[in-house]
Amino acid sequence: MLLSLVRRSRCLISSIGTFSTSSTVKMSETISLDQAKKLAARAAVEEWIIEGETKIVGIGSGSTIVYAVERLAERVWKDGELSDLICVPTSFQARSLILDHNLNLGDLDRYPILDVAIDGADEVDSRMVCIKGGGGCLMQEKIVAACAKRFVVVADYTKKSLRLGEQWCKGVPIEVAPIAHVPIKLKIEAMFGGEAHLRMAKAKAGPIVTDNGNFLLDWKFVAKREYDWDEVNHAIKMIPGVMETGLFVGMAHKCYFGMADGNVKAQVNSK
Ligand SMILES: O=C(CO)[C@H](O)[C@H](O)COP(=O)(O)O
Repeated sequence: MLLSLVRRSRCLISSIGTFSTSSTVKMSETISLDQAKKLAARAAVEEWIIEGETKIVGIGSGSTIVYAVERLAERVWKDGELSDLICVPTSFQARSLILDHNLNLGDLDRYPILDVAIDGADEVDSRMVCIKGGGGCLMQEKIVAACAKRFVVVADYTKKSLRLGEQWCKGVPIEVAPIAHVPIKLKIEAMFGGEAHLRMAKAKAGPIVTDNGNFLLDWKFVAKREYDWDEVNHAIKMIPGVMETGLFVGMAHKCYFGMADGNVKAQVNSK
């Protein structure tokens, strides 16, 4: 009941920009969201990073993955485990996290096959299709995930949905070549409806530039429409100038959700 109220208010709050009486909900949400992220991240590290077995791990981007890296560092520096573990980053942020925690930094040139990649998500639906790229790192995240034997997602309870768009109202991020952002926007809107907006920077004039020197479109799809996400993902990728989409279809093997009640709920893709 409370969870669905929080869910509904999140979309309402973001769609009505001036609606600010939600501060009570937001304050209590922030505290428990951080705890929920931490629970999920630590659960994934315990299950997937095995002393003497796991050699190479992909490190995702965002706020939840910070807790996973902290736990990895604890295991290396306090528990004396995993001294040979190689961490492959998915972004500038992930690279900095690895270095700041004195973990072994790797790359795909030397380590093209990873045991597991752990990453956050913006939304995960009942079939474990994920929207990623809220933090703008989707391209490297997808490359690293695709190089891993297992892709594991860590998230708080607000990311868990039955259908995409139920929770995450900012659309599907799409990384594009700067010269093509207008034609790509128009093509996506004509093919699948909705609206695609160029993501603007907050502390810089003009658009956000990704770690790869590209722009981002946030495609606000029609939430009520039934999409075949695999088909949508493939069709958008075929538009010249599209580098990558934030749709991760059939990639996640297991998702850990830190829940509001302090439990961790896991969702597994049996395929
Ligand atoms: O895809 C991502 C960045 O591009 C992040 O993994 C995603 O936005 C989730 O972030 P957070 O853990 O902060 O909720």
